[in-house]
Amino acid sequence: MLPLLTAQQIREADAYTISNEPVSSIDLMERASKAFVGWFVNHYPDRKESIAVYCGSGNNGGDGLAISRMLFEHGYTQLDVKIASYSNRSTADFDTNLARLIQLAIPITALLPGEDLLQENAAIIIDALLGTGLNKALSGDYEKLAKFINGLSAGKVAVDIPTGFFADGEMPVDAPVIKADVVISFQQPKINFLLPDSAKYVDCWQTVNIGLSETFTNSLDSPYQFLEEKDARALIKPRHHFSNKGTYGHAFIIAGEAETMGAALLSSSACLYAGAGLTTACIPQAGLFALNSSHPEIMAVLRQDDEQLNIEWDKYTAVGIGPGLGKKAIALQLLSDVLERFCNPIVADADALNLLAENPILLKKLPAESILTPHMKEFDRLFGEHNNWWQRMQTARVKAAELGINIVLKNDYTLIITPHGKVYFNSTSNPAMATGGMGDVLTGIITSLIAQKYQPEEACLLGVYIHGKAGDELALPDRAYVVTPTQIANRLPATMAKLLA
Ligand SMILES: NC(=O)C1=CN([C@@H]2O[C@H](COP(=O)(O)OP(=O)(O)OC[C@H]3O[C@@H](n4cnc5c(N)ncnc54)[C@H](OP(=O)(O)O)[C@@H]3O)[C@@H](O)[C@H]2O)[C@H](O)CC1
Ligand SMILES: [K+]
Repeated sequence: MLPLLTAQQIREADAYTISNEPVSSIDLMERASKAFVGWFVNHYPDRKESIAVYCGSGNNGGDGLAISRMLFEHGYTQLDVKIASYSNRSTADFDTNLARLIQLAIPITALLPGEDLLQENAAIIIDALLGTGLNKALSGDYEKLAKFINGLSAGKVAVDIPTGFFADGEMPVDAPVIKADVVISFQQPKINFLLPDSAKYVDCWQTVNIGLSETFTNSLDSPYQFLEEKDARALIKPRHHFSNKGTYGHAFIIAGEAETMGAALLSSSACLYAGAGLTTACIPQAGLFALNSSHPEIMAVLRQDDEQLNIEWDKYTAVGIGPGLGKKAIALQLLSDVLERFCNPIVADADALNLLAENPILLKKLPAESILTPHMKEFDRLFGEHNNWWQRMQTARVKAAELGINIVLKNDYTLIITPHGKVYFNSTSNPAMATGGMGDVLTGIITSLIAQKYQPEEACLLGVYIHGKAGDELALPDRAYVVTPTQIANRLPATMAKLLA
């Protein structure tokens, strides 16, 4: 896992790397700036491109000065450096890079407090004003400058973090932030890049490695971790000869009403394709033909609305409940039965979550390590409204620990929150997957993995990863505009096999 650090921890990592590598801070800045320029020259190769570099007087600004010098040395001829001289303080590394820059024939203009901002005609703006040293929302001259830059049609590339954007913690609503087309961030994404509140400020981000000490960053045991391919490869279990359907468990998917059989088919088929040895779907009588004609491999337990079901719970190694289930009495009865009679962790999604929200007493009956898979609205119905995602994430951590459960909070970078305080951000999935039914598929996958004896946390991590990875494999090569949940489910065997290759 890639540990995700707060701004404070990044400063600590800087200091540790400087003293232990060792490397001087000016050389670490040189390394960071060089990494940025390495990306920049590949994406903006035209040396005649007009570029304005806006620099603060801290180390983010120091980066900007070093970047300007390096671009000049790479043959960029239309450079223009603007220094926001709004503070009488500057860092030593900023001063060193300013002394180096003034040796070169690059125009340098000081932006003075209260001064009107001149016309800016550059095609590209490099934002090196403020970085992770931001300690409050922009105001005064900086706010004016940010709004001026946002009003320009130029392309905008932010150094490390868009000026005015908080690396972590609650973003003040409507904080003035320079909206970057791309952010080149040092070492790893900032935590807030991965939460939806960043969407209006950060179109896309890339990271460049600057060699911060991994010994140190790992030693921080950050609660926030980025789930990547190598982690999924470490989790997935190879299949061996002489294994049989019994080896891979028996999953029970309780889903669907007559008019929402699609959710039952999507969740149970995903369970099948993710490798459960046996899959049984608990569906309304009316859905049997649809099930048999689409997936003869999936067995059925049929529900009649007015009939008490006698389910042999011991037959099953995993239960997933909720997709398309509705909230009628029979659904609540089934949920109560599961909580009474099934001792292993369950997966609760969709209508099961809504029923839990309406009957919170049932939350305490969830078997340990059970998994809730809410999207934002389902989460807030369960645990209350939130003003922003940072707050929502902290509530999820508290509730997961309090209830001893895992919470899969679905989003672009789906969050997996464990009862032990960890928050894993998933690195796969893409906007082509924004289609109804994706949650049903995810429920089926996670239930399937639990049936196959993955630990609940592992099932969440691997399940969320392969769900998004299948979507990436389907969408990205041909830049498909949309991929469907059915395509995702069908893709799973190949996606999982590739992780073992
Ligand atoms: N390991 C790394 O990632 C490296 C990152 N580098 C770069 O360093 C910056 C962080 O630099 P830092 O000097 O800590 O801070 P900034 O440049 O972001 O900010 C400078 C000072 O600005 C003041 N400040 C803070 N908030 C505001 C605000 N809202 N309005 C005005 N001014 C503000 C604050 O000073 P005070 O005196 O006001 O407290 C900041 O200190 C990082 O982003 C990278 O770009 C290194 O180059 C290499 C390693
Ligand atoms: K910046």
